[in-house]
Amino acid sequence: MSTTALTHHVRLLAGPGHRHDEILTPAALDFVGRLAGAFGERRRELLKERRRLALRLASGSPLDFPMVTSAVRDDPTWRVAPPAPGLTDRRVEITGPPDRRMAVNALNSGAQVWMADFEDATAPLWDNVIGGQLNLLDAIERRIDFTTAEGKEYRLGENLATIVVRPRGWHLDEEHLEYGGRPVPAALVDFGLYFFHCARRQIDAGRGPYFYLPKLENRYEARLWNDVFVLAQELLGIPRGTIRATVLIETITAAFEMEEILYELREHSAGLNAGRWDYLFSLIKTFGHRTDFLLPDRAKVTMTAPFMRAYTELLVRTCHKRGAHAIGGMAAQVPGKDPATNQAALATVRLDKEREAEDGFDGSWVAHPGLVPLCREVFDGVLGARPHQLDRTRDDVEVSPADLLSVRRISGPPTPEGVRTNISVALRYFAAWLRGQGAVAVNGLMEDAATAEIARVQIWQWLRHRVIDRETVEEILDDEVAALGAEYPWALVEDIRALFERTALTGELPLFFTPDAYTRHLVRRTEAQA
Ligand SMILES: CC(=O)SCCNC(=O)CCNC(=O)[C@H](O)C(C)(C)COP(=O)(O)OP(=O)(O)OC[C@H]1O[C@@H](n2cnc3c(N)ncnc32)[C@H](O)[C@@H]1OP(=O)(O)O
Ligand SMILES: O=CC(=O)O
Ligand SMILES: [Mg+2]
Repeated sequence: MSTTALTHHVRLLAGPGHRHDEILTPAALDFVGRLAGAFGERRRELLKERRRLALRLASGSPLDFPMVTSAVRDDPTWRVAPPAPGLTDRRVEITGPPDRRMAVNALNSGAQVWMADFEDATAPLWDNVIGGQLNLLDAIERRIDFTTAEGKEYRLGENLATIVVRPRGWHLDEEHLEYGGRPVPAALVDFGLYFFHCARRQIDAGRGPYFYLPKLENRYEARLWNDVFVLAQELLGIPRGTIRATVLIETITAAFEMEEILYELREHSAGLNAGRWDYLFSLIKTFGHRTDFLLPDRAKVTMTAPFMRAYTELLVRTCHKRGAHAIGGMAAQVPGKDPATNQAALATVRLDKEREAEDGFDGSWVAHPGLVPLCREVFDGVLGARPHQLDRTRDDVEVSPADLLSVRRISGPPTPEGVRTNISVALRYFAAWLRGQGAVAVNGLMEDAATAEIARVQIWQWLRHRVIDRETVEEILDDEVAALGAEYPWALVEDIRALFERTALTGELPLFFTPDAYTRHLVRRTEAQA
């Protein structure tokens, strides 16, 4: 785009940062402004609709596969676009924030795909947002190599994972950019900046602009993304259908519209992913007021629970019926230093990947480079030389609304350890997030925004149904806060406690903890720069 055509003025409300000017060029900001101008209002309406539906469900409306779209589901003829270059074989996908060191490690990890994550694994400090974009650009330009002060070298190898970027969800704003007097939707910032700088470069390198789309709640949100893609391609003169996007099915309402979501995005779709952690969070959040949705300790809600199996089985069936990849989710165990714990963690992850591969998934996620060989070995065992198993149509799978919602079959009271673990994990994750780190290992488990959300909403749910009492929670909270006080400055610990109290101990459950924490703690606005 030529600079003479710049008309969509985006106000920059952040101070200068190292090399930020390479990303925040006038033309790139204008491009983001065009997207915000074209889609900002629709996104606001869709967020309002989320709240309306939540109220309807809370007041007893049933959740079912939509009647109005039965023609889409019953039409056997349509398929999604064929796999794009670099996305045919996706047996191992590593995920992580687009931090410079992790970018090099992930790209070299031997995984087929690197999911560069601005959502669950990133705390959206402005410098993380723009630094992440710079790291992606540098990686694609092969100028990301560096040596640490200790002399450790980070160099890109020859066989690199395909980059798939996960922008932030529709619910988040980017407060450092304003368009028309409002913050720009964070999703359009992450998508727009990456697309503007890297789409053409990726195509020239024989890949393409690829995305993971998080936290969608329904087909209208998928349609919005599709329209964003169509306009973005048109504005940059990139052929329509070049983008590919894999949608995370990680909300309970989206599970009822998997086929419709593929249909809306069919010319850009690269499949669906079973985002198990946000899915559980969504289930608790949506039905938290109902006693038949009371869940036991998080550790007891595994992927073999009948309602979780119904969800993953339906996902594989839906994808393969439409020629789309089905990608498995994240086992939380990460390798650690202790050999015995390590062995147990690897065994748990292996079982998880084996079940996914046998169920028909075409690949799966790992959170750590140490898990890449394991995941590859498991999927190699099932796929062999085939790049995927799209031909496994899973016609045997029949899933009803009751199967997806029959949570009661695994319910039971929380244990004292379960309560303490949730409080401790939420606090420890908040501590990391407020300091700009979006994923951490806590007790051998990967914790990110999605798992932290489960921790806080379970406390809220248990309190609401009086299966635990407020005094017990306050006592544990005091203990855990005191433990944090030994590790972190007291002012930070007070912020963490207050954040937990505002998001877990209130009558009205906040939909996400991130907007509150972001606005209060991560935003550093200055006067407009231009
Ligand atoms: C619910 C969901 O959405 S899942 C997807 C979102 N969540 C994620 O992506 C989490 C991804 N994983 C991670 O962020 C990390 O593995 C963590 C934070 C859990 C643990 O990280 P660490 O404490 O650094 O682990 P550890 O010390 O074992 O790391 C060893 C090396 O592996 C690297 N590494 C660890 N995980 C990753 C990763 N996911 N990608 C690339 N490199 C990684 C580390 O950078 C480190 O490299 P170095 O030796 O060059 O310094
Ligand atoms: O994004 C993945 C999830 O499990 O949540
Ligand atoms: Mg998620």
